[in-house]
Amino acid sequence: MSNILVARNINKKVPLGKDNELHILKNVNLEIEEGEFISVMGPSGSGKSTLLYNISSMDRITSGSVEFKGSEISKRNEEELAKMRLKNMGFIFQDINLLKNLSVIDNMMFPALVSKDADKNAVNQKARKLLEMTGIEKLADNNITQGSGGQLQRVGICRALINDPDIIFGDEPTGALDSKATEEIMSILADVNQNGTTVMLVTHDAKVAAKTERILLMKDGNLVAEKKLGKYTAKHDDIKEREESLMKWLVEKGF
Ligand SMILES: Nc1ncnc2c1ncn2[C@@H]1O[C@H](COP(=O)(O)OP(=O)(O)OP(=O)(O)O)[C@@H](O)[C@H]1O
Repeated sequence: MSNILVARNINKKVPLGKDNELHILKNVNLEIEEGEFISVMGPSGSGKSTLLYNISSMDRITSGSVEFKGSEISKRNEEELAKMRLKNMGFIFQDINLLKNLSVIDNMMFPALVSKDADKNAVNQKARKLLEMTGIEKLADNNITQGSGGQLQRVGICRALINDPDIIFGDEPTGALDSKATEEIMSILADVNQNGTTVMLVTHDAKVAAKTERILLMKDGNLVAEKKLGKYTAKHDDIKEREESLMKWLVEKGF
């Protein structure tokens, strides 16, 4: 397998006042293989979200390099980066950021219709297939305000998948959901990953991380350790063991 994303010695500094700066990411190195399912854990303020936004080009690194699909992206201009994100990357957030005056299906189709030559019928069919895959096809024409948190996050996942991205980045996508909805979202993400899409999540929830293949631990702007649990599939009945082994590891690592 080849790497889909390689970050080398990345640093992120933000100005603090006139003569000061905050050094958030400190010489971080990271390789993500195509098809991996990764999560990032670590204390609040350790830099997890900053890492996700900087490697996905939503934000700019201060120094270092980020290669995506074999080419350096950190020096590209905003327009090129926006195109790349739209075509190759999907994003899901804790706050789902759906447009309130649009229906479920129109929200989903939005990123696919940005391109001038998009075929609206084909996009509509694809959107309906994704809604079916995530079990919310009946909501297609409802107003977005009518869904529950779990249903809306499914819409968020469908929207992230509409352009067939190579990688999905999730910043606490289950952070606002109850445990049942969290399990359902994780099962959808596992299917998405099973179909070949790389997935990287930031999470505080060890139950979420236990369903991912590799867990990175971040502390004070550094990636300090990683734990490989291997692929999880719903057929496995070892989730308790995975959770226990992850918890033990987190305690050993002082988190
Ligand atoms: N643009 C910014 N300006 C100033 N400080 C920032 C900026 N972005 C992030 N920070 C600070 O950098 C640190 C890391 O933030 P980040 O959100 O990446 O942490 P995190 O590990 O994701 O935290 P949490 O788990 O609480 O979401 C925090 O102290 C945050 O306040």
